[in-house]
Amino acid sequence: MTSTHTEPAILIDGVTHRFQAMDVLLDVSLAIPRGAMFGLIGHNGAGKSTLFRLMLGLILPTQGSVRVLGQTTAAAAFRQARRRIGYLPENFVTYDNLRGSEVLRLFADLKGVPRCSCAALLERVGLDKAAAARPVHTYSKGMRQRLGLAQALLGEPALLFLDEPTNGLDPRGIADFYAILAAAKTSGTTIVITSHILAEIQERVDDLAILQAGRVAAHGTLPQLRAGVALPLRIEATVAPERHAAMAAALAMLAARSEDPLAWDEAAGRFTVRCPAAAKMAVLAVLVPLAADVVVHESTLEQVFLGYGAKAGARHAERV
Ligand SMILES: Nc1ncnc2c1ncn2[C@@H]1O[C@H](COP(=O)(O)OP(=O)(O)OP(=O)(O)O)[C@@H](O)[C@H]1O
Repeated sequence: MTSTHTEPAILIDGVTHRFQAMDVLLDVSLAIPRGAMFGLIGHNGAGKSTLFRLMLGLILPTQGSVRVLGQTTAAAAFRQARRRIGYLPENFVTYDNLRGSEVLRLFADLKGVPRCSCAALLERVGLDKAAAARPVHTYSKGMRQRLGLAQALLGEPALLFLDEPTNGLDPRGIADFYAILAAAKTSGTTIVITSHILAEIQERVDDLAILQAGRVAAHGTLPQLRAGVALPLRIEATVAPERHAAMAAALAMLAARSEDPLAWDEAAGRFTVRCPAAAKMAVLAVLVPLAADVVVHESTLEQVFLGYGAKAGARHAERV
């Protein structure tokens, strides 16, 4: 059954997936809005690739439903919707003896996309004419990934799935990769990406889901995920020597009247304060008048991810 264009790009409802009596995904529900860059993160074996395969319609859920671009993946007609989807698998394997340009033309034929779009696409991913004319077995890891991205972008897909696409790329390659994705997003493409390099995706995705042992442990924007684990903030203030005593006294006074736990230390003219996020403004009000500089360090996605892991561990310990 198809539906209106107001439906999210992807709607996963109560999905459980079982491989040989093992529940690999358990009651997963997610909505991914059209035009979003969505990050799916989780430990090894959490079920990310399985969820990708379900969203691509390559496998069907044991229970629940997956709707993509307004259509259930279980419908025969989903084969048509697949033409509007690009996919870069975790390990992009192709015919190494063919030239880059030949590989892309082959994928264009398979996808029913005109071959004439290939040259511009190779340029767009940073493979120039000389590179495109070389056999793929002479390519670096970065060039292979660029070719993989080019095949995923064939036909200007409405939806792009990228499974750990920047593994093994150097910083320049990673920046180029995300610049191409940002351009695709600007033209309306919905992007779903997995990565173990959390620092890399934390500034780039709109929304995230954390998968843990097949379940959605958390889902939302990075600030929403941060709120769910309540990690302390770290605030650093550079303070001139003649103001050290005043700063220490002001912090002691704040700690005495605050209900929030507040800890600080001082070394080489720098005060480091640790406090709950809710106390941020009260701490800044004390630091700013006395400091030469103040830097607020929000918890990183990696710390948030590990925080949810610790929460799950604590729940598990409570049950046993
Ligand atoms: N075809 C299959 N048959 C049996 N078990 C499978 C199959 N595919 C995946 N699994 C199992 O499902 C679980 C989830 O695997 P999946 O590849 O989805 O995890 P992942 O989150 O993508 O892991 P990684 O980060 O290591 O790529 C693992 O325990 C895996 O062994």
